[in-house]
Amino acid sequence: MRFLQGHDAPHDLTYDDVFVVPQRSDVSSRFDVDLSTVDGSGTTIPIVVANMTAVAGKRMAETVARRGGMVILPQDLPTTAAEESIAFVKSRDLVADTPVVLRPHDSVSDALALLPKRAHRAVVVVDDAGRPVGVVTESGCADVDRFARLGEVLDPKFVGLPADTPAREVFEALVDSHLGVAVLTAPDGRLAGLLTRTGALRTGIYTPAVDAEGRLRVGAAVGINGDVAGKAKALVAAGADLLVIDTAHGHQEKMIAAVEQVASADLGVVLVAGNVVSAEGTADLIGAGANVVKVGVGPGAMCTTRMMTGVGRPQLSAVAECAAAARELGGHVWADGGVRHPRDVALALAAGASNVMIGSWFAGTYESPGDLRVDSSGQPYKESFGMASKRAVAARTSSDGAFDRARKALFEEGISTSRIKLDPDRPGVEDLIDHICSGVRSTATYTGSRNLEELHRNVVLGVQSPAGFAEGRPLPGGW
Ligand SMILES: NC(=O)C1=CN([C@@H]2O[C@H](COP(=O)(O)OP(=O)(O)OC[C@H]3O[C@@H](n4cnc5c(N)ncnc54)[C@H](OP(=O)(O)O)[C@@H]3O)[C@@H](O)[C@H]2O)C=CC1
Ligand SMILES: Nc1nc2c(ncn2[C@@H]2O[C@H](COP(=O)(O)O)[C@@H](O)[C@H]2O)c(=O)[nH]1
Ligand SMILES: [K+]
Repeated sequence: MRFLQGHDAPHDLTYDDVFVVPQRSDVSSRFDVDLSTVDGSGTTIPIVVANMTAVAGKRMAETVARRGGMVILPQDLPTTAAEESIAFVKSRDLVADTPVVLRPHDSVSDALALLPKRAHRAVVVVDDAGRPVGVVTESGCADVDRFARLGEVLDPKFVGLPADTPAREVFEALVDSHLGVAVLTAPDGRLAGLLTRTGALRTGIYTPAVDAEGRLRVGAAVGINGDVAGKAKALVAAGADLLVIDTAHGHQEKMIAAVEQVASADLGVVLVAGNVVSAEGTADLIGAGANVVKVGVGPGAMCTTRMMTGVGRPQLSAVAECAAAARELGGHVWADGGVRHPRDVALALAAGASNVMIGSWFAGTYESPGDLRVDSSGQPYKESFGMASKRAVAARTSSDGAFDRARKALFEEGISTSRIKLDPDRPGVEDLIDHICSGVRSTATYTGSRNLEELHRNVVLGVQSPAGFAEGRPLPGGW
């Protein structure tokens, strides 16, 4: 990445401050762009989901890994819960989505409670032997009593196909039948999974992020307090493919010691550590044994650090400086926080990040762990909160004594409640992934880049005024 002549800013920059200059390109299709990363994380698209309790659960992990990204399970998850989540992700199919399953004697209200948990928004009703007997959708529940049994409301005319049916055939069968989901079955007739039309389409576009045994990948975070190496070992033993050692101020002695301990345990997984925003911080963490350094202090949507402390750094400059330092040492960086548009992901990659971490944006999806709520205007939303908020600190310190809990609650650097709306056009995390990847693929072709390394090398940036940024915004309502 370089700046247009005369565009070197005298101050640090963030994503909104810059634009990408288009260049002569010989990349003729956006599908010719390879979005896989070279940082050892195994992602085939450069998207990592932040280790935030309101964002990163097992449904998110399964869904994102199937499209080639990776979820980092939060450090506040008890080790046994993390082990269960990892086992769940590892047992998921690489193509079919996990169905929501109920029995004929379950009620309509049971189905309505579970429908928003998955973007496919269907419940499969199975018999005693686990064979599908019908599908229930929201429209099927519209005018019926909530206590009615699913056996009475299910639609028995569903598209049922063997689990090994090629995705294109599944797509065509759904188009022919005008139905949204195909029910996939194992050779013994038992339910094996679900595939939507877009799911079938995505199967041909994305490559799942898988481990050496061909199972979906998932990462896990640890903090810097307590037995860090012990927890790291337990998570890797449970199957975590990557570890993130995460704290607000990553450039501190306790962090460096934690990274050294985990690195010396030689667990055989990529080690990510952060957060920092300087070349010195990056070099110290790589020196301690980190393979990847997580960059970003204060850009996060739930984060109040800059307002509380004045500490932080505009994210584009932070990523560019840390990425340059990491490259000199054979390491990598992840850009963490502040991503609100596909362009932000493209710019972080241009600045040299090997993956981009997204939290709050993905909180507003069916796959995030919280319950779907509807506000007074009928808008669906999910609740999110920061990991340094009073709410998160209270949960993290619940086993401490009252005095210690009160002491820790004094330091609050995050929002405790925020409503993240579901985008009506992109309510599922895969819709957002499609949106981001299409933007990044397009940035690559505009700059003549076939992969992320070329994107980083080729991008020429200019610095723009707030009016320049505003000009780029669409105006769906006119002006
Ligand atoms: N990227 C960002 O901008 C930020 C991210 N976060 C996220 O919040 C979560 C919780 O992180 P964290 O608050 O570090 O909690 P941790 O539980 O990881 O503990 C942090 C440890 O570092 C010590 N510490 C010293 N100085 C600081 C400081 N300025 N800020 C925070 N801790 C400090 C704390 O001691 P003591 O409590 O005694 O001071 C404590 O022992 C993480 O997921 C982190 O990524 C939080 C803030 C900023
Ligand atoms: N200062 C704080 N930073 C936080 C908190 N919770 C999370 N984070 C950071 O934000 C990113 C995600 O950014 P987003 O814009 O995509 O939401 C996350 O990875 C953390 O680094 C917090 O309470 N305070
Ligand atoms: K912020």
